[in-house]
Amino acid sequence: MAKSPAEEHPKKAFGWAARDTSGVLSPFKFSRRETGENDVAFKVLYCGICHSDLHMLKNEWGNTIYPIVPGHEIAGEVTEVGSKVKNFKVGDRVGVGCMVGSCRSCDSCSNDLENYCPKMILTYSAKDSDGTITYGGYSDCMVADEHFIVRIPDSIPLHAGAPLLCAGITVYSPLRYYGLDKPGMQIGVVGLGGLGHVAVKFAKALGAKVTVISTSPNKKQEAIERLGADSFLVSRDQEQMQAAKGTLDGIIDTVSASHPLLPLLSLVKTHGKFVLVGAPEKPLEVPAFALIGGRKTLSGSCIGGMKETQEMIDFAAKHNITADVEVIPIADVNTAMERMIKQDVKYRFVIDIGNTMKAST
Ligand SMILES: NC(=O)c1ccc[n+]([C@@H]2O[C@H](COP(=O)([O-])OP(=O)(O)OC[C@H]3O[C@@H](n4cnc5c(N)ncnc54)[C@H](O)[C@@H]3O)[C@@H](O)[C@H]2O)c1
Ligand SMILES: [Zn+2]
Ligand SMILES: [Zn+2]
Repeated sequence: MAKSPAEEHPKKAFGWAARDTSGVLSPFKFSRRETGENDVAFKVLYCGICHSDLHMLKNEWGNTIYPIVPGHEIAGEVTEVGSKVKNFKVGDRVGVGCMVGSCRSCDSCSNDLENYCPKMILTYSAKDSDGTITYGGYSDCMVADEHFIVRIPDSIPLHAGAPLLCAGITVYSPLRYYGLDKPGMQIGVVGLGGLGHVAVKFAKALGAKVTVISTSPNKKQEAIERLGADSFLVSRDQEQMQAAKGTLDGIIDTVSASHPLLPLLSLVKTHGKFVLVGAPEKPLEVPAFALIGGRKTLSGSCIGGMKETQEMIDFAAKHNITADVEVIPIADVNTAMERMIKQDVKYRFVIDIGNTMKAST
């Protein structure tokens, strides 16, 4: 008979898991593997709540394995390293993002794009190389091969740096890859949530003029005064949208639900690029004429490779970029999920794992 999650491995671990599509999280005992020769083990101190955690908790993408311990914006302090680990030592400030493994030999892996490896292993709710199920960062400890460990620079506080491990790299990578990183470019960011607000910060640091595109004017003042955006468009305001037609070199679309692409594509210049990073449960409608006229590119992007993730976080340190976070105790995690559904978060919930995740809670 298969062993229970609490008995599979030698190390006791404790987290919060959902058991079914209600997505409701509650305390969960499981186990983690012994620190292998190439592994880094760390005490989790903070974990961001990504909207992907919510999609996965409710099995909206159809691939969730229950029980699921979510969390892939994981930051903490190294407690043990394997004998062959070269780059980390006990006490180092580290993080793990969305993946904990890949084949390390395919074309993607050879080009530092482990995120596109067909055998990439997600940090949670995926089958690990030993056949067990991976569990994420809503838990007290973590272990992963050092290749998938990110060093968090000293100037970045762990609670505000944790969201960079998913939200940060997910927006940084397409800005770079699609050449939307040239000073003076006009960049649009659709959806001002966890991903969107860091997209504004990275695009600004790269020298762009940034326009936030949002369904309501609620976040206008903050977007401009606090996040540094240059302008703000309300997508429901026909007049504003008409006036901004054909003005943007590129758009990063972070919206988590289905939404019309036509008005957004019309904001892009001839030869402009529209990059989807948001991952709505239902397919989006693609209006062909909005792409044909103007030879526009509609594309996607999925997190980033390990080398680029380290580059992103070092860039963030240099430019003082962190996430704007609301730190919560683990006991409030289900309320936080409800609030995320209502779009009531500025701009990322981060769970204080170190102080509030206790086996007795
Ligand atoms: N491509 C990737 O690698 C990657 C990585 C991380 C997250 N994601 C996905 O990106 C999306 C955003 O993640 P997040 O953590 O920033 O979420 P979030 O909840 O913090 O932000 C989502 C934003 O979308 C807006 N929004 C929601 N429904 C909308 C609608 N119907 N019309 C217009 N705007 C709407 C919200 O107001 C909010 O600003 C999610 O789908 C997530 O799964 C993708
Ligand atoms: Zn994420
Ligand atoms: Zn590979």
